[in-house]
Amino acid sequence: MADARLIDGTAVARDIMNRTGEKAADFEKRTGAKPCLATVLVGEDPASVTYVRMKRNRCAKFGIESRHVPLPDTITTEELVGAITELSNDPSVHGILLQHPVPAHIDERAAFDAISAEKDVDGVTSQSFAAMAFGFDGFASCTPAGIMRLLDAYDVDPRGKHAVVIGRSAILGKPMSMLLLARDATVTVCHSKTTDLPSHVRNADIVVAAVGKPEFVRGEWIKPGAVVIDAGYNEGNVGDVEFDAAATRAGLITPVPGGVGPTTIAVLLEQTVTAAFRQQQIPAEA
Ligand SMILES: Nc1nc2c(c(=O)[nH]1)N[C@@H](CN(C=O)c1ccc(C(=O)N[C@@H](CCC(=O)O)C(=O)O)cc1)CN2
Repeated sequence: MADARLIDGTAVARDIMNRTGEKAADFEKRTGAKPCLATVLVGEDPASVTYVRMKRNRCAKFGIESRHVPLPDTITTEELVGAITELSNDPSVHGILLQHPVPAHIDERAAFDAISAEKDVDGVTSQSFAAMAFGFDGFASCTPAGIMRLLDAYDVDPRGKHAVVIGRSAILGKPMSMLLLARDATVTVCHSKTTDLPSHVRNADIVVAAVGKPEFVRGEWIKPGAVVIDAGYNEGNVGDVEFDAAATRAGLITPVPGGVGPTTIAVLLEQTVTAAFRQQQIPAEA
């Protein structure tokens, strides 16, 4: 089997961002204000600080205001819910991002669910998850939605394919399985208690690795010609897939960096601008 074709997430994200930048400029022309994303960061975890900085830099580049809300890691769940509720009630804020993970003593679900549905541009609330599962209108979780954009950009139609999602987190594995199911894939969700993971992966036409363990998915497990999506962000920009070995068997594969990451941020900004138009009740032009 020849080496896999690389999925260029940076190029897909650039297209999304260019269109989003035009829409943000249009919003500003019509309303006199930029679309605004509030970024809430609890504590100073270095990776989270970097991701929030990346998101804010991208906002600045494409005409979106970002309002940063740094909070100490001693904050209580009640105080965090209070701060997010304030942002939910502030008409000058169109989208809210709470950077994950929050410190262990905080009830992250309660904090996510304090984000009002119309400002949940990161797609993390229970309401957004239900909308995703039932196919109602709502904002999708950014990483899974970005992965669907990658599949579409490379003409990968999930219909009838066997997709194996490795990981069942609330912001990645679970919503990913919902989006693939909505596009008629047959979905298997694997996790830490799955017995014989390699046999599941060996049967997969599409593999989405979202485990958070460097090079956990071995290249030899990959079915020849499969589409391999690596959604892992591990220290040192290493993904969850053993890339070199997987690339000798896969048909298409995402690199780390330059695969899933850039589309995660592009979808976040796109949804922020969509939220701004909806809150002002202005129909956004295509
Ligand atoms: N509230 C959320 N928290 C987290 C999310 C999320 O979608 N919402 N996802 C991850 C981390 N993440 C965004 O927050 C993220 C990580 C990495 C990238 C990215 O573009 N990485 C680049 C490489 C970066 C570099 O050069 O250092 C790449 O892959 O090309 C984007 C977003 C956890 N938390």
